[in-house]
Amino acid sequence: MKHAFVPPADLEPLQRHPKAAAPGHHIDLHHSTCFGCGDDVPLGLHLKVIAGDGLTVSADMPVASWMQGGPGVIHGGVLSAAFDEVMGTSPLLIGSAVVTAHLEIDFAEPIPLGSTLHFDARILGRQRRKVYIASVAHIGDPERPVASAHSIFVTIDVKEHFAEHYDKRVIL
Ligand SMILES: CCCCC/C=C\C/C=C\C/C=C\C/C=C\CCCC(=O)SCCNC(=O)CCNC(=O)[C@H](O)C(C)(C)COP(=O)(O)OP(=O)(O)OC[C@H]1O[C@@H](n2cnc3c(N)ncnc32)[C@H](O)[C@@H]1OP(=O)(O)O
Repeated sequence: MKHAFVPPADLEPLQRHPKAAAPGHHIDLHHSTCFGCGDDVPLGLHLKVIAGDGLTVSADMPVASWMQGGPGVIHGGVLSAAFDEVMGTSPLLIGSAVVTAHLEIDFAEPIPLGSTLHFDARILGRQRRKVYIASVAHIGDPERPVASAHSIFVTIDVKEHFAEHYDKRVIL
């Protein structure tokens, strides 16, 4: 797949955290009203991100009719949000909480409503607080990706980062 993103050549390699979810297990450490993964959000993506081997994760997302952008195909913003969620969850494998600083998407093919998107994501490495992550999505043929993403997530102290906004959170 064509893409313009070039990760730094000197990324620090990372190790899986000893307490990370085991391969094949759901990574379930976010919150129930998150648009990307929450069970309690009526119109959310409801993504279940599964730990893979090493520094990898995966997820499946049925492309529902409410996700439509162009006629009969997924909206690019919905696809971007799904990549954000899948990639943003993966640093839990290294024991880090992160927020998205930079996210870029390459859209290779229209993705029809009714298909199921399969996402694979991989942590590439770290540079100070920046965690570089890449992801690819297909709809049945792993050799034929329909979209890919590259991102920089920045590690945060969760309590400190959300302190100012925490009281304004919406609980459904
Ligand atoms: C208490 C309630 C808790 C509830 C949550 C619970 C748990 C959370 C735990 C785990 C999460 C689990 C799952 C997550 C699932 C999905 C994730 C979705 C993620 C999102 O959807 S999240 C929303 C969108 N996201 C934001 O809302 C971020 C807004 N933003 C900021 O909050 C700041 O902007 C921040 C923190 C990014 C940086 O700010 P900062 O002051 O801390 O640090 P600083 O600026 O020094 O940057 C440090 C290094 O990042 C480089 N850098 C910065 N920005 C860059 C850019 N755009 N491009 C390239 N590099 C960039 C700098 O160049 C420097 O690099 P260098 O080391 O080379 O100097």
